[in-house]
Amino acid sequence: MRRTAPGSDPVAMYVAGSFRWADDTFPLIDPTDGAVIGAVPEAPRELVDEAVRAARGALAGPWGSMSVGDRSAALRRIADGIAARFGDFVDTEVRETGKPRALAETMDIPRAIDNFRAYADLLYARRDSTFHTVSPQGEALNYTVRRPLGVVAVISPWNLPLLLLSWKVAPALAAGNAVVAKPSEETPGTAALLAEVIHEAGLPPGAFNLLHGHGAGAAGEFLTSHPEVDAIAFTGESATGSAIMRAAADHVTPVSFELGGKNAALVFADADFEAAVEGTLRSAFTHSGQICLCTERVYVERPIYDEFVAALGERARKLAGYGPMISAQHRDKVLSYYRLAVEEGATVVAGGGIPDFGDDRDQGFHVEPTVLTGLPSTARTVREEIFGPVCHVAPFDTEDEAVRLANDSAYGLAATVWTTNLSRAHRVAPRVEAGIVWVNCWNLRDLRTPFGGVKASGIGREGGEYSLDFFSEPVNVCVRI
Ligand SMILES: O=C(O)C(=O)/C=C/C=C/O
Repeated sequence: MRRTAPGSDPVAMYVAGSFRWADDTFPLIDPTDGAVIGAVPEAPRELVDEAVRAARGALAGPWGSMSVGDRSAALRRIADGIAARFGDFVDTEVRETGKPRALAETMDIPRAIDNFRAYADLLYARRDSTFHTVSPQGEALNYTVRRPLGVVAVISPWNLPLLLLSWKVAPALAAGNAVVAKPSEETPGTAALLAEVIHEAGLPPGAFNLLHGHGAGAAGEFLTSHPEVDAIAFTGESATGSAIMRAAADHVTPVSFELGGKNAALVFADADFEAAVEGTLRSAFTHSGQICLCTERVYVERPIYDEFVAALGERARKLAGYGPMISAQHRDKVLSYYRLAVEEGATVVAGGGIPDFGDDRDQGFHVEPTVLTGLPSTARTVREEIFGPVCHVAPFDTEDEAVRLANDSAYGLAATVWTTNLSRAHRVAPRVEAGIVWVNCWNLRDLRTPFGGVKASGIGREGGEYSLDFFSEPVNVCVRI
């Protein structure tokens, strides 16, 4: 069985239990130095069709009749398989995203293992409801059983490739669905390693299928518009989400979307200053701002505004070892916003350009961590998602103004609130129009909690029972006694 070595061989696809390639390939680029590190197959439409048929076949076969206990055990074997090849997964994730190794070692790969283990547990512990009904129509027993949706399409992004692929694949498989996954064309490698792990874990052919390729007019679109796909789970840009939703409308296909964001941080004067500065440095610049949860808008209560801007700017200037943008195209997009910010009248407190490392990273796609001030809420720089290492800092005077500023956005995924006033924390957090509000922390995750955004940031929630609810259909059975 072919092993996908980190960043060297052509990256495999996986359909109906066997590894596949395609004649049509495109280059895989290392964003740290721009080097070509592999070839990625572009799945033709007929392979997409075969994968969907294989998934349907698995549901009619041993996968579809597998017990909860056996499915839970299978998820555990996948988690153990990832753990056993931890180094391969880290090497591949780092090589294809350019993210700091420490981030892949402490977040991306451990979370993928946790995702499969969490859903092995949640599946096994899942309760269903039963009601003993006494009514004028007679006495009955009402109970709920759950059926999988069927063939689930998973489209996952390039920023947290394995974390976000497994965040959908684990609950989809836990609920008994068969999966056809299409990761971002930028980062196929850890998905291919996952296919090897799933193959070794002995899941029946067709339970999990993996395709590579581009989105529009290619494998991604062929998959999400496929009439035999029963549900679509997608993480990525809001505009792509809209396009997928339009395609899904023709077959009324249910969708679960985790989309873009323009996340706000609210820093009150009574905050632990050091914690708020360090926390906002992390939430704005982790993975060079390429996480949907990252902060791009910071609002600081006026008494500490100047001191906060100076501290954040100084630490942003000192940031080292940060990774590149995922591609030259994304780097150019982020730089275009750096130019736009200045055109809109921003003051550049830190960064604003391209670092000069004096080594082969200068052939990569790095941009400087950037802190901006001086723009009105109407500025495009403050309203549009940039998805890079950049945040804009503005002052506020009252709690109500802080909430109004935070909510003045088309997005609503995550927010942070920094205050040592307990009453204020519990007053403000629920008023912020976001799916997740962190108080005196950021990206502290419990996989049982609801995860997702409001407004243009998404549809539905992932995590805990929320994912299992999306990936299954409850059936109420009413038996007259
Ligand atoms: O932490 C999670 O569960 C998650 O889904 C993170 C998403 C980040 C998107 O960029």
